[in-house]
Amino acid sequence: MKDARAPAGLAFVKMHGAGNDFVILDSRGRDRVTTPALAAALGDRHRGVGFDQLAEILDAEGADYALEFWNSDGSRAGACGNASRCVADRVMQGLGRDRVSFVTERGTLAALRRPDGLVSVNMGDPILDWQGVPLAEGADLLHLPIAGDPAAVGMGNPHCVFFVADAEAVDLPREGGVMEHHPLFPKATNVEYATLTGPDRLRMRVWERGTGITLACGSGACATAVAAHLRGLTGRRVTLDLDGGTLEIDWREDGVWMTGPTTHVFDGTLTPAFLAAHP
Ligand SMILES: N[C@H](CCC[C@H](N)C(=O)O)C(=O)O
Repeated sequence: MKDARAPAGLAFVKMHGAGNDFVILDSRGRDRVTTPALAAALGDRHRGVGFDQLAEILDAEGADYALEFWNSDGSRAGACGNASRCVADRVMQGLGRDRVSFVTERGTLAALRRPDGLVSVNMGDPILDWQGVPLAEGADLLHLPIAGDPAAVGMGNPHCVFFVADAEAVDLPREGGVMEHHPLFPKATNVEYATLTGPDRLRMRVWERGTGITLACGSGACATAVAAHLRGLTGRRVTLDLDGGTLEIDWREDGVWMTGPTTHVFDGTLTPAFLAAHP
């Protein structure tokens, strides 16, 4: 395999999906390059490039490619819906197709470009058992024994969803940071605050595990829509207004589909010196 950390530097792509921003490394045909040190340095908006998640594209058998996700603190994320949409957009363009399949920790997922140009990804079935989320102990997932009566939903990563009267009024930096590390979530959790604003429409703000406040979170939007439906607040098709844009969720027989915009921001190259400093 080719050594991607060779003297010429390392190419990357910066994209965002509804304001959820990503650095994408395309490692098809070569060895994996991401390490926790590289992810954390690259994720730093002053020392590195800055991102909510780093997504690395790898070769896969039986699918078009595989995807691995990292948070800006250097930790791994099992799922990232918006990065999945951004990468699919890029790969579909390269292949001249409007549909791709890719492998994540959740298994093989599908993405497609709709006629209106928006990119959809099937995030798979929601995880609705406490071991799967995971929680530290058995509990009613729709009504966790936590002040504020949140719900827990797994989408390949854990989510804790609060339905509140006014999501704008939530002290997100304080509340999100505390909830991320609530002892009921042994692997910590992403945290969503949602308010019903119309029929099948929600306003959502998010605190991401390993990253903090972001402008959007695709898996969080899926988890929130699933919890809203299971609580009888909405149907299975929900529109969510996030800080960085609008996402459409459709919980179908074959999984939770998430649709929204994708934007290519720039292409760049990491210098050999930067790579050498973060082995
Ligand atoms: N932004 C992502 C989710 C990141 C989740 C990550 N923070 C974790 O540790 O699970 C999304 O669009 O689904």
